[in-house]
Formats: sequence, C-alpha cells, structure tokens
Amino acid sequence: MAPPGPLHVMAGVLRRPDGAVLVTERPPGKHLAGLWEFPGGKLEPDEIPFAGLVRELREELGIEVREAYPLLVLPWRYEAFQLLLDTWVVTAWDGTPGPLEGQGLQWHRPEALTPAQLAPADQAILRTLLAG
Ligand SMILES: Nc1nc2c([nH]c(=O)n2[C@H]2C[C@H](O)[C@@H](COP(=O)(O)OP(=O)(O)OP(=O)(O)O)O2)c(=O)[nH]1
Repeated sequence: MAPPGPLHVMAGVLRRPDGAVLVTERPPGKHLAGLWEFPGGKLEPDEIPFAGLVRELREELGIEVREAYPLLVLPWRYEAFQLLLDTWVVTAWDGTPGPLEGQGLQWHRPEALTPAQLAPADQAILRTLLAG
C-alpha cells in the first residue's frame, strides 16, 4: 500500500487594516500545545482549499471570510507526519473573530511576533510575511 500523503492543512492569516495579524493558541493535550499558530485546520476529502479555509474559520472563529488570497503552500515535516500548510491572507471578513473553541486569541503586527512562540512551520510563514 502506498504511504499516506501529507496532511493538507488550511491556515488563515487574518490581517487588519492596521497590519496586525491574528494568532491563536494550540490547546492543551494537542500536538504543539501552547504554541501559537494561524487559525485553520485539516482539509476534508473532496473539499477545495478555499472552501476548507472558509469552513475552518467559521467553525473556529465564527467569521465569514469575504476576501482572501493564497500566500504560500509550505511543505513541512514533523516527527510523526508530513504537512502541507496551505496559507492564505484574509483581508476581509464579516463578524468579529471569537474563541469558539476556547483558544487564546491575540493580534500582533508580524514584527512583534516572537518566532519561538509559534508552531515550527508557522515560523516559516512569519518569515514570508516579514519579507512581503
Ligand atoms: N490549523 C493550523 N495547524 C497548524 C499550523 N501550523 C502547524 O504546524 N499546524 C499543524 C498542527 C497540527 O498538527 C496540524 C493540523 O492542525 P489541526 O488544527 O487540524 O489539528 P488538531 O491537532 O487541532 O486536530 P483535530 O483535533 O482538529 O483533529 O497542523 C497552523 O498555522 N494552523
């Protein structure tokens, strides 16, 4: 049997007009608990990436994405599995992002984020944001 392919995970960088981006804290007991990430989650079978992004941000934050563009697809290897972190910048949404799953939420300008507090793959996303 062929080995399973990488896990396709959607991540949304919500960006406010003042340049701040939203990061959320990974809950206790989960992989990378206590580190910060961009909200999102696993793409479902047969789901197209934009639809998965919209669904995940609705489920986690209670918002409706209105405008987003793809930033990068980042292949990443953790010890137990491989990831494709499909990252979009979200520039317009309806509603106010809230912690629907009890997760910590913080807004920071990318320059103010501490890389070591982010999930390892997200440190590469941060470098892309800072370079843009
Ligand atoms: N959502 C999200 N996941 C990320 C990011 N960076 C990163 O390494 N990951 C990893 C953490 C998880 O191992 C994996 C899948 O994320 P997830 O949010 O669906 O996973 P989870 O552990 O909460 O699992 P589940 O309970 O939802 O099934 O991707 C990121 O910026 N956003």
